[in-house]
Amino acid sequence: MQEKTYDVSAEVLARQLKIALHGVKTEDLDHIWVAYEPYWAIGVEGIPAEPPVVDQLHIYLRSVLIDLYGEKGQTVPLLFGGSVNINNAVPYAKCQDVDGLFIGRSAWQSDTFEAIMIALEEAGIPQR
Ligand SMILES: O=C[C@H](O)COP(=O)(O)O
Repeated sequence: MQEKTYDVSAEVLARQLKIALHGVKTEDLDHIWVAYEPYWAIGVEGIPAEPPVVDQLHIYLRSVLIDLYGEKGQTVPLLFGGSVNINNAVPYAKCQDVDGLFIGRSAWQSDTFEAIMIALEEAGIPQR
């Protein structure tokens, strides 16, 4: 929780992303997807992130990818996860640089997962 409290998530993210992609060449990027899940948002004790925070952090993640790989960094799918549910899935999915959702508990039951899929479809968010 300290990272969220002290607003250093962006710096931590950049460091983690650069370490995770160390050695990954531009020509390998077609095989890479990046999932971002703030640890404080994951699981039963997790606190769902506010969509504007997700929006800003994903824009930042995209900028790090572009710093690392130039325009090719635009093509890496960025997924968001951590307490995704029927109330926040659409706002998260509408964020500029959120290309998909990483769904945990809400995918454990078919009815809650289906409700999210329907909400995304009704919001006009393309599914693939
Ligand atoms: O695998 C899923 C993620 O770790 C998020 O899980 P959650 O949606 O239950 O918080």
